[in-house]
Amino acid sequence: MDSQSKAIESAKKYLTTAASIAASAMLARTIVDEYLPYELRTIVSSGFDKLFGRFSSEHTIVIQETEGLTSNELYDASSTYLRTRISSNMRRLRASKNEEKNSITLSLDDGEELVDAFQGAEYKWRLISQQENQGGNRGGDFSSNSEVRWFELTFHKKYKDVTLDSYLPHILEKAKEIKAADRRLKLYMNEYECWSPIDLQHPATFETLAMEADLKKTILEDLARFVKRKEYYKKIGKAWKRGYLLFGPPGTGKSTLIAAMANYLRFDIYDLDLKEVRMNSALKRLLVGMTNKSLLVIEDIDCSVDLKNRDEDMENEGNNKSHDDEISLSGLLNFIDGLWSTSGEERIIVFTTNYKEKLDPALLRPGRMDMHVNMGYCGPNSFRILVSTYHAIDEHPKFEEIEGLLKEVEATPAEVAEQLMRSDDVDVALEGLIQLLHGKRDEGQGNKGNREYDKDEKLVVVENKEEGLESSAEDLETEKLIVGAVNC
Ligand SMILES: Nc1ncnc2c1ncn2[C@@H]1O[C@H](COP(=O)(O)OP(=O)(O)OP(=O)(O)O)[C@@H](O)[C@H]1O
Ligand SMILES: [Mg+2]
Repeated sequence: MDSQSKAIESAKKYLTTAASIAASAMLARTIVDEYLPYELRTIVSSGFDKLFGRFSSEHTIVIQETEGLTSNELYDASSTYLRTRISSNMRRLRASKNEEKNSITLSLDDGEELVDAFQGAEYKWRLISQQENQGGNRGGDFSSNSEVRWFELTFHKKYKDVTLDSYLPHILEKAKEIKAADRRLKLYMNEYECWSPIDLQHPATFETLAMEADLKKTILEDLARFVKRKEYYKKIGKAWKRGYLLFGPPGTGKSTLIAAMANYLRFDIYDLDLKEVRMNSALKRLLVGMTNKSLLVIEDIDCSVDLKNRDEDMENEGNNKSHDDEISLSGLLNFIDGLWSTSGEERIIVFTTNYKEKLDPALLRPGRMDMHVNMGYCGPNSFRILVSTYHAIDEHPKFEEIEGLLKEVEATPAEVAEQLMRSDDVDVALEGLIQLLHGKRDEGQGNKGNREYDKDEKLVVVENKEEGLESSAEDLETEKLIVGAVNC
């Protein structure tokens, strides 16, 4: 026998011995698992693990629910993450539901194994729990049993680095995303200087929002880009915020768009009523009290407070003390710029108005609001979205007539939606809508002025020049005009 064959022979022998040790270990573990009582089982099991662990090519990481008195973030994240990895071939699961959620949550049950894969590695997860006696058994009265829980994560030794450097951080990141998506959104409203929250249950989504497709796409892309730009805002040293000015007649969907934005981004809404806030100092407290990932909304900015006149008053009266702390437009915008650049991340501010022309030009200056969105009357595209939402149809013999009328007549999406909701019978609803549009036409509302579907009214979105670039007089010229629906 040459030396190579000898080496192979001895390696085989070693492997056979190792395999039989492993087999014995498995057999022994099965006996332990099946026949020993629970308390004894865990003690004996841990002995086996110590004895045979050295022969194993696997590593096990123990992730305890608590470390001392503090909860373990990694345990919490693993538990959240594993809920999304439950597979149909698992035999035992836990099911739960709490008031906050609409659906049932499935999770791993004690002892059940879950297999996950990541970057070519296989991970075996097991949840283990054990009753622990606390406070001793003095007289039996004061002892209490509490449950300790931990995950055991087992993987091949060669994936140790991948696990620590990538897999566990991946779990922390994923859990954060899952929680954000699961969280109930809040709508905060201010009473004087305090925010009080209620659940935000507005069902609006971009899908059901009646708006011309290009404009919708532009807004969606802008939002998606904004949330990805943490590093960019850090680099340029600016507050991570974005401003939208929504303008258009009542019932064109300004508030609906705000709700759709919040639902899309999973941001809370802070609906600021400026009439409740008289002083800059109070406003500052409110703005500081906002959480990250939120939308600050100031509706009807043109009439909520006479901001412009107050600015002028202050200038005229010099340093008049009584006006010093009163809210002004410049105060509002400066606070937002200043405070949010030092505290807070991912903030969106939305102003709405029915009358853009009444606004202080300071607010319309480039750099103040990043996007000006013209919420127009209902055109054929918006009508199609509404009818598909309310009656789940995308064709009907009456569409042609309605679309023709919508090109002539000013009807808001709210008016159209109201007609569509009047009957479950689509024929009846569409007939009602035709009557409404005929009525409007006969009343002489033929000429559409302010609407996104008018080729002459090209301004739909004004996207200001990218933040962070040198601001100069040139900025005024380089505003980018994005033309919305011109397909009618
Ligand atoms: N663009 C739209 N897409 C879908 N539904 C809309 C749209 N516009 C209006 N609606 C419907 O009309 C109702 C009123 O619209 P909304 O409150 O969003 O209008 P608004 O522009 O905020 O009006 P206001 O200027 O009076 O505040 C909404 O609840 C929604 O049902
Ligand atoms: Mg509104």
